[in-house]
Amino acid sequence: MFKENARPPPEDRTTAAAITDDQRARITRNFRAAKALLARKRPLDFSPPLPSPKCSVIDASNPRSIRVPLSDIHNGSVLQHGFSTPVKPLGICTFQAKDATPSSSIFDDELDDSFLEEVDTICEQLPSAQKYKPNSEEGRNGGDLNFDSMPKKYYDYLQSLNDAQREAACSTISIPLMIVAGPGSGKTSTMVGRVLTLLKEGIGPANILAMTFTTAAASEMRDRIGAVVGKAVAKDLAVGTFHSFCLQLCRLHAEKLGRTAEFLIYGHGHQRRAVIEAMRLMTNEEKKMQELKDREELNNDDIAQSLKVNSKKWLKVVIQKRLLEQRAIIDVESGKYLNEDGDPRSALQYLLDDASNFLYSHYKFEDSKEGNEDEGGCVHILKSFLDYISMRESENFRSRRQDNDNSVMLTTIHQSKGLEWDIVFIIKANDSEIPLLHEFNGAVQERGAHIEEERRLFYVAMTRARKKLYILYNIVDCNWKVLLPSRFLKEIPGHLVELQGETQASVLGALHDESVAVPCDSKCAYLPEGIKDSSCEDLPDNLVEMPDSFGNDFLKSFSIDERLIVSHLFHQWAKKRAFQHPKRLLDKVNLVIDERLRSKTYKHKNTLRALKSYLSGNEAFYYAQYVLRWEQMPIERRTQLMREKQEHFQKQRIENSMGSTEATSKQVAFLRNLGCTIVPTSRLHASRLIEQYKSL
Ligand SMILES: Nc1ncnc2c1ncn2[C@@H]1O[C@H](COP(=O)(O)OP(=O)(O)OP(=O)(O)O)[C@@H](O)[C@H]1O
Repeated sequence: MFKENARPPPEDRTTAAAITDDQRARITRNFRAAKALLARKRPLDFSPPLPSPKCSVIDASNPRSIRVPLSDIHNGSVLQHGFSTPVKPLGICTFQAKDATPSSSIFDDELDDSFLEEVDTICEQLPSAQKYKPNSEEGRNGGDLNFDSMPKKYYDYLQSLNDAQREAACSTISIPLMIVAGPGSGKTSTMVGRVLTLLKEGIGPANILAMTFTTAAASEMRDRIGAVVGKAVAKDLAVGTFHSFCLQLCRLHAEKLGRTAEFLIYGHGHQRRAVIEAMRLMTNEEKKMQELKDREELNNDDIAQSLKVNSKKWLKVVIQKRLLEQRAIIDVESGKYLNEDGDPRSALQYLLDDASNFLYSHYKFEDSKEGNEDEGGCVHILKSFLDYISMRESENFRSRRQDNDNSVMLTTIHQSKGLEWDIVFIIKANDSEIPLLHEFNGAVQERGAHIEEERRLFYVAMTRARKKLYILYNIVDCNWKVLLPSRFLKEIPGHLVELQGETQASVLGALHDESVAVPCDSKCAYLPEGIKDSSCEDLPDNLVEMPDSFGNDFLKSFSIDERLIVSHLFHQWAKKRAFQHPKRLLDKVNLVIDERLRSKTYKHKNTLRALKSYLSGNEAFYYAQYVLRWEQMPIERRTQLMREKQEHFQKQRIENSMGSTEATSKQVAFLRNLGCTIVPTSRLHASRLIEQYKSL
């Protein structure tokens, strides 16, 4: 832990308690400066007396060589000495203000106004990153750094950040920073700026570590840094995932873990498979031993010895398999994973085929005897073969990468973290998918923290798009069960949304309308097959608030596919102000039908002809009235109605299925315990009886 973060010793707490509210407010306001001052005043037990920046020269030979504040670089006082990578451990503050007293400790001081004045003075002296603007001279002359193209690009990069980002990126490097910001808000850009600042302040690339959650995000960050400082420097940076960094650390200190650096890490699946594999091998071996023993060729000691010897062999086999699994071997022609099933034979066969192809195309056997002996014989052939394979594989890799450049990326939200694309499609943004709700004992679980996490995830997905974001949701599933859009969609500010899927919206509305508005005897007729069964029971009162049943009678005249076209046409125009009266809406629909019938390309002319013949009837009028009412309803209310309806149907489906299955033995036993003598006819009956008896 850095010294700055260390807890104050107990005796210091009395001083802290004496801080007045006003002082506390000033410290909070000037927190960073106060912290730096505290750090400077605190005795550094492992640090030598520190030089003042005025006389500081970076001395690469001195392992405690100092870091130089950005302000000095701008003044040019350091540039003339060139840059070297300080190897001083992080966390030691080497910056000295002219009025700081290195020998004194803060614990010696009273926390009085003089301290706070000192803090205020430092605050005024600190280069404000917000005001920071590179001057053109620096931009041109900054080439004293090892990275020739860095300064100009560095300044340009800083210019591209906003004030808050720039402040974070350029703030004094001896002060640790924690930046809290939402997805897509520019954290990586800030971190890139920070890394650039560190590089510019003389920290060597190999001494900078940047960690991300995914490999893709790490490579994105390296690319962004590389674009400013060049690929060579970016390559030396330690940018990687938390996992890879920790693994490297473990390998580096493997002996402390009692391992060699080549140790493997088995995930849960691999552990299981390895144990199963080892058990299988052991059983086989035991069987063999038993057979030998039956023939009295072996005694128990022999068996034990043999098992011991073989166990090493099994271990090797299991590990080899694991290694093979780790490196996917792909048949370039068929694209098939050769080691998918963990069987090394197909991969070996593939390599053998490769070898024979190579020998056939590069060496003639009759010539090879003489020629190759001169050039080193087999060794030469082997070397050429390896060169050939490696060249071919790099070409394959390059071409695959090129293919990927021009292809659509299919990925999960989790995998997309830290990445961006110009255009993003979020598919199936339906409630129950996001937030992903799990059913437990038939009830959907919704936990606050879980929903929050899902909301964050959805936000992550949305912020992957640089230019355009399309969010798609399904309105029905393959069983025609109505699906609701994700509840998070309505949280998107209206002015940012452009609704393109009016078909879907209106169809959803129509499906909903049809199921809620019709009288009990006829309502099932309008519902898609999957919903029909469960929808003939009584609907809850609040679902019957759309009283116009004639709308559904009107749609009844069409097939299910045709209904989508008809309802879309009505809903589309019902949204427009000019057609807010049923009569006007019908006229407009009539007009549109005529236009479409005249069009050579329109596909559904038969449906429109049928629709036209119905338009003059009362049912069409009521349907228009009904659609207008639906469109006028607030979206929240519509969503709520749809949700309630779906829950209702879900409940009914469960009840239907419970009604047609026998009561479980557990239910029967439970009822007996409650003193019930009635024999339940179904699970549903049993559960109702249990409720009744429990309430007695
Ligand atoms: N100051 C800025 N002005 C304009 N665009 C910016 C600014 N900062 C960042 N961006 C752009 O916003 C997008 C997201 O930035 P960045 O990747 O840094 O965010 P992030 O918070 O790291 O995202 P996440 O962690 O969710 O992947 C990028 O396209 C980046 O170029």
